[in-house]
Amino acid sequence: MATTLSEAYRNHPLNLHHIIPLDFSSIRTLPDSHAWSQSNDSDNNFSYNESLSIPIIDLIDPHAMEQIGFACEKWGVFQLKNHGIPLSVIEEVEVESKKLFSLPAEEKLKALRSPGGATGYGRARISPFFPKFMWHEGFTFMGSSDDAKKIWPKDYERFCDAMENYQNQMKVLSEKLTHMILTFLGINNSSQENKWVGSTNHIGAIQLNFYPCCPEPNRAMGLAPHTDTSFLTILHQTLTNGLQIFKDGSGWVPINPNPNTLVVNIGDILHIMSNARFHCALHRVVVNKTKQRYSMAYFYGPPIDYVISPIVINCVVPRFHALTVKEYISIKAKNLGGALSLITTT
Ligand SMILES: C=C1C[C@]23C[C@@]1(O)CC[C@H]2[C@@]12CCC[C@@](C)(C(=O)O1)[C@H]2[C@@H]3C(=O)O
Ligand SMILES: O=C(O)CCC(=O)C(=O)O
Ligand SMILES: [Fe+2]
Repeated sequence: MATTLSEAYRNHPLNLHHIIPLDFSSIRTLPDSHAWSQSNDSDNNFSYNESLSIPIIDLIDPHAMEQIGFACEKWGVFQLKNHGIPLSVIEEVEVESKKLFSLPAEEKLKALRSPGGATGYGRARISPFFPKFMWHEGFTFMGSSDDAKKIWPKDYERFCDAMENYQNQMKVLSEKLTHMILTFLGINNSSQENKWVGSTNHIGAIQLNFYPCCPEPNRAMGLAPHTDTSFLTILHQTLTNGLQIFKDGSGWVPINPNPNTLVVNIGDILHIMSNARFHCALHRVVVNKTKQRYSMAYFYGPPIDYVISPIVINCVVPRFHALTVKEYISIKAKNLGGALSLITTT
């Protein structure tokens, strides 16, 4: 890959040396540094209603493409079954992730992400936009064994093999979904918008997330509200609830784990390319008093020098200015949720 994600982050260093408390498991009362002023308790009284359930789509259904397209328009997120990822690949990455996060803090900090870097252990990139810390630890993997070697100099292979297998499987699934989505949007497989799909010149990153048990979950935040920057994100979550997406008029809607089902959500890049026809779902994670939670996200998208522009036909007015992935990452690094409105044409 000639141009990498690290290159895009280099100009937006992030001070990571604030993972407080360093050992979540020993904390009995919520430290002020992690106490969010607004309790998320009141948002949690969501009452189930059929029209507010996130669609579950069967990838081998002959109508899967239309169902995916409609889910992207209405929700920006869907659950996927019969996705073809072997259970053993998912289980391995879960085992290795649990092994990583259960290490003492000083071991994990050996792989602390550097301020301008893209991979390694640390807090979420969105952290500086919020006044309080999140009840969360993360680890980003992008194909290299360097970070794992810092933690396990002689014994890194099992971890890296699990990540690589997961990444390879997720890439294939992402390509399949991308072809379906672009076809739904009326783009043919050989057109310019499709060139990066299936090539080695793409961005593919794994983010391992860990949400320890929290003494006061209603005053804490696992992962603050955000949209993903990706074209699409595929997420495996363990069996603890916590993920929620924001739906106008309804508030925070849970996406509770379903066995053998992955969560797919639309990121900013596809939102722009679809000329805002597809929703990019604002989502967050709430934490739990007695259950730990893990999730493994795969972010997929075009390379950083790719020009993102709305795909419009006939006289439809593009709602966003064209810009490279790198330029968008740079705008988002400074403005987070305000990034999309800064590139609108009106
Ligand atoms: C490819 C990526 C997407 C991500 C930034 C990253 O380089 C790796 C971490 C990803 C993550 C995970 C938690 C939420 C998020 C907004 C963040 O702070 O780090 C996403 C980033 C993103 O979508 O921009
Ligand atoms: O943990 C989750 O369920 C969501 C994680 C997430 O939103 C992310 O990694 O971007
Ligand atoms: Fe996310």
